Amino acid sequence: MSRNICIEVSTLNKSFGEVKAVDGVSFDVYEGELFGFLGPNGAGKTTTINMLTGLARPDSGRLMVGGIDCSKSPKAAQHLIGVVPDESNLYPELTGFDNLCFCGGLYGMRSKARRHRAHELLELFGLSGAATRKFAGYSKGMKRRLVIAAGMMHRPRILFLDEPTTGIDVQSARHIRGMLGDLHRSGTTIFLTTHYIEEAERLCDRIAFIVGGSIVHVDSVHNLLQPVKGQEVMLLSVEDPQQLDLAAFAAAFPRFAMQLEGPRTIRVSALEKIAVAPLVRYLEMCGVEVSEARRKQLVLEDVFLKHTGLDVQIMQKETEKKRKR
Ligand SMILES: Nc1ncnc2c1ncn2[C@@H]1O[C@H](COP(=O)(O)OP(=O)(O)OP(=O)(O)O)[C@@H](O)[C@H]1O
Repeated sequence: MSRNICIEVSTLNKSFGEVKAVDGVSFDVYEGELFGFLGPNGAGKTTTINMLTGLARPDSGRLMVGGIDCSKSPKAAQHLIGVVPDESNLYPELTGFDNLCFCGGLYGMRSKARRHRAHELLELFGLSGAATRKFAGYSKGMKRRLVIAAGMMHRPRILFLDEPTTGIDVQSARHIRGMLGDLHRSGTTIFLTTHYIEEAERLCDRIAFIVGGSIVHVDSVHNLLQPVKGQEVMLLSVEDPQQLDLAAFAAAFPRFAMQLEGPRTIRVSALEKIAVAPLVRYLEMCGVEVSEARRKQLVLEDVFLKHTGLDVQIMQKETEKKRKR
């Protein structure tokens, strides 16, 4: 089945002085797709989104959005898209309702249509009760929900969201994810940057991994997960690792692969069910005490590590720290 391409990016480049923020990036996003853009801090995600949404100018490369060449007709392209930036772009002194109406006005919506849409979105985002309160007094999660609503005022065909769920309360994040799922099912094309790998796994059709300004891998979530499907992993925490002869341990269980994962953890992997008792017995016979045995479910996090060499937990902590500043 051939699918229509909605966003086309080819050999995109952008530098800031010596820093090559985006380095020859190419990818396509299909009509109606939820496309995830994943990478660590400083990978070039925001710079790419900024170029796609007309907030920054590429040094070179081609950008087509909804069949429109962004460098030739930036205004026409901007009418097709909604943008949810990583920082709030709304007015603190205006109420939630007035902020939405103001954004609708920027897209040329008439007063009645603006007001109707603003009420509809406030309801959808669970903010009706706060419609007449100033944006400045909203909680972080409420602010983020309103920023997303503002990006949707003119019912864009394509929605760009930069880290929409970072640094907010669990309930708001869940609300936003649910809303993105609904929007996706209704046919909107969504371009999402996130560092929450489970979020990407749950929501996205395809994912691009970007590191150091370059895309290192792009594929469907289904395909990305294939290599880890059916793989069993057991993590054994040991008390006295200096007693351990890993090569001898591996030789005793030739159908399993053994690896050290941290100073006190042995990772045992196999393409079959791993029985824990024989492993523990063997290690204890060698004088190595096992304090914990834990089955690990392999998920997209492991695939991300394989393609980028980056630990997801570290990446998430860094991003959350950055948001708090
Ligand atoms: N306006 C700017 N001036 C100078 N350097 C910039 C500017 N914007 C981005 N950079 C640099 O370009 C690189 C890519 O930054 P970008 O913000 O696109 O990354 P990111 O993947 O969005 O990171 P994060 O997850 O931290 O937001 C970084 O090295 C950053 O410091």
